[in-house]
Amino acid sequence: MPSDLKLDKELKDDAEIRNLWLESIHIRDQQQIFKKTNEFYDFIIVGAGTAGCVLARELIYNIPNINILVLEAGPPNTQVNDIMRSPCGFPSVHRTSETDWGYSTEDQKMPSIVDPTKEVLNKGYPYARAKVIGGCSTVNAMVYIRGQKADYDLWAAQGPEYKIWDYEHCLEAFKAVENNSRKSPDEKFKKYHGFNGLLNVQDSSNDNYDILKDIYKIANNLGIPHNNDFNGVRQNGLGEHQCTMKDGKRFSLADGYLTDALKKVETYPPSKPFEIGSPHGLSDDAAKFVAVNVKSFAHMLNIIWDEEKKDENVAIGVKYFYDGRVHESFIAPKGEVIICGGAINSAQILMLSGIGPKNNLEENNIKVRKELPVGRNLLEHPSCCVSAKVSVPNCTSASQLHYSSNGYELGMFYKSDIDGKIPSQEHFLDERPNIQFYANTVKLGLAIAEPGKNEILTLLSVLNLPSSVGHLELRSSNPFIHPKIFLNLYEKPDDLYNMMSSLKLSREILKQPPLSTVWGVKEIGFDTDKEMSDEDWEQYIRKVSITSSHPCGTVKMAPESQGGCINHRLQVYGTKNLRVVDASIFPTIPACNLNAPTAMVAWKASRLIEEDYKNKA
Ligand SMILES: Cc1cc2nc3c(=O)[nH]c(=O)nc-3n(C[C@H](O)[C@H](O)[C@H](O)COP(=O)(O)OP(=O)(O)OC[C@H]3O[C@@H](n4cnc5c(N)ncnc54)[C@H](O)[C@@H]3O)c2cc1C
Repeated sequence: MPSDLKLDKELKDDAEIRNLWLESIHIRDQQQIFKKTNEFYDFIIVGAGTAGCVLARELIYNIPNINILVLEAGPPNTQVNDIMRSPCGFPSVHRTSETDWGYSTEDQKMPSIVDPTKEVLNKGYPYARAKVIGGCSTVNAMVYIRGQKADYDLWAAQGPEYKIWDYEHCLEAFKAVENNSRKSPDEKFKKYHGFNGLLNVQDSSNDNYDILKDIYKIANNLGIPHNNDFNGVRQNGLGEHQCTMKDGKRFSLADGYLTDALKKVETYPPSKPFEIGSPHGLSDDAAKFVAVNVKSFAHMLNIIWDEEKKDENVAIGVKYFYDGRVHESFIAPKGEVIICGGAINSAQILMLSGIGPKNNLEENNIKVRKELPVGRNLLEHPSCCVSAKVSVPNCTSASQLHYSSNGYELGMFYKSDIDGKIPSQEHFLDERPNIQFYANTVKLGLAIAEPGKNEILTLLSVLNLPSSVGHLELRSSNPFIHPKIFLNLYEKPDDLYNMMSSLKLSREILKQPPLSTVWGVKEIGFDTDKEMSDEDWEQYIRKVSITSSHPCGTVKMAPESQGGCINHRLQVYGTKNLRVVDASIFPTIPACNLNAPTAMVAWKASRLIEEDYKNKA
């Protein structure tokens, strides 16, 4: 390799890598000058996030005599430090450049919902996506929620073959992944939970602030029922979220699944028709090797296709940037390339490999191999809050925050009013709630303006069943250049009015004693002398809203005629040996945080892949 291409092994700065790529490697790569390795694997998994970790472990323990390569663009999780492990460190960890892709959404002008003759602006903002072993499960808020029965029955309603995705089938997978440590669970709880999986889930070990306990009382007085299991019979009600933690510390899918996968040592039959390196230095005994080879700082660039079978789009390997140069690894005869890069990157990888919308590919000079609506169905949960100052000193200060508190313990699920009015008692009892409400002391929204100066209470509403749909598209054929992300939040009227309804309820809660009396709570950002018009609300919502960092749906699992990119077995249409397994495959967004459903999808995918592998001659 020419010395001018040599990168410092420790170099992790994306900008430098990107420049180097632009200046030299890209050109040489086009001329096919890159290092040839003779690495063959049964499965190449791209992305060691929530899905990639579960998949690697489940495949390696269920299919005998295989080897797997896992490529992860980010650092190893040995770099996961105490702050990332500590639940109370959550609000800062997803903003670090070391472990985040650094995406931003695009500014978007659109017609106002309230007065379509006017234009409104959705300002673009940073969009957290983890770049580290464990993916977003290493940086997320650890709330463990799975969604509602109706979410998955909707996936299954797409055709008879989609039956495998109905709630009953998904529940089996949720339980298989879960290791719930609730003390003395009753029979009802046992019916909905698993106790032998590798993902640790626990009740909060943290005692709530007194101010949050008073919110419980107020909500109860308003007629919101109590719920001690949001993943059980029904989701609606008020209670505490369970969290993906063990002994009060963050527990990622890498901790549970990848660690276990790396313990697997295979004995290879001598007849195995390909060479294999000894990735973890076990070469003393040539017949044995660690069966899962994980490479961190390994950025996949695109898929290698079999050029002899051009029309069939047969994936035979991947190209990736690692240790300062471009490498390629191939799959064995029955093997597969499985993309687990998350909802933004999986779509980008497919498009860079020639699979996606024709116009966007052609404008970036990428040869179209298969035209599919990749990136078109970008779904997200918008969230918005009402923040308030609290006049009792030190009642929410950091000194009181427990190490094991993620700040998101208290939760409430209810249905909002589609006309934008305060929800009534009927809404609180509705069994298809569309709002997930958190009360916490995290500084969000307008409260950010005065960090550290005030005691803050934040009432956060998340629109769990939004109608608006965004999309993403390539900005460049350069794999290191970020795609354009358009979220289209509140493009549809019902999203705006549902959010309005929930925020009105938040303001109502803040007016109730003892919040308004004992705690001296005063909301921020509202003119109390003036009635808010719908137009005022629209302005407020567009200004204060953030996302939940829950992108999904960009490589939709659906019939091709219905805008699908992959079939019910997660195979990419018009290709061979290629699947996508992560949050991008969700046809519709479930009413929950997305870590648990993504792990569930990966567990189910492992069974489908195993079946197909065993059926191949
Ligand atoms: C700040 C934040 C808070 C959240 N809070 C919660 C919560 O409380 N509860 C919850 O359930 N969910 C939460 N989520 C969402 C949830 O964690 C994610 O939806 C889920 O982890 C997605 O899993 P995934 O496998 O699809 O993708 P990811 O976990 O993002 O994994 C994708 C992996 O692929 C790697 N990758 C991508 N492209 C390449 C490439 N070209 N080459 C090599 N590797 C690549 C990435 O670096 C990443 O590690 C949160 C997410 C964020 C960001």
